[in-house]
Amino acid sequence: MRRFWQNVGFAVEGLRYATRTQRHMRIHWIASALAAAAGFWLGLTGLEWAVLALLIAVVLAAELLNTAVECVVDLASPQRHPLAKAAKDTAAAAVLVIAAAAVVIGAILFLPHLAVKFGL
Ligand SMILES: Nc1ncnc2c1ncn2[C@@H]1O[C@H](COP(=O)(O)OP(=O)(O)OP(=O)(O)O)[C@@H](O)[C@H]1O
Repeated sequence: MRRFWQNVGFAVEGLRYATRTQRHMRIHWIASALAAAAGFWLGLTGLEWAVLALLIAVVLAAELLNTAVECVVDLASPQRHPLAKAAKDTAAAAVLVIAAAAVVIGAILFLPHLAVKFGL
């Protein structure tokens, strides 16, 4: 059990490292907080909250993995190399794909509630 909590501690250190060093990670946190606030304001259903929570977790996890790839690439290839570029750019593309999907799914979740709220 001590080992479990030790590993949770290491994971929290990773979360803090990514939040401290990655501007995009901080943007994802702010966007997640705004989406959650909008969810409370609009009164999302249980299933909609489940979808929103999953979206937030997937976007944050993708940015964490992107940060891990950047760290490993910088460690393994301090000099410029086409494969280092490919690794960083591909990892960044993964975040972009997931963030774009999150925006589309977020719109599907929120737009009907906004329409009701504003009587459209
Ligand atoms: N070792 C490298 N070899 C070749 N190209 C690189 C290398 N490191 C970075 N690049 C290229 O430069 C871009 C910017 O890299 P940089 O390290 O400045 O930022 P990042 O690590 O991608 O992300 P951020 O600055 O947001 O933390 C990368 O996406 C990649 O295209």
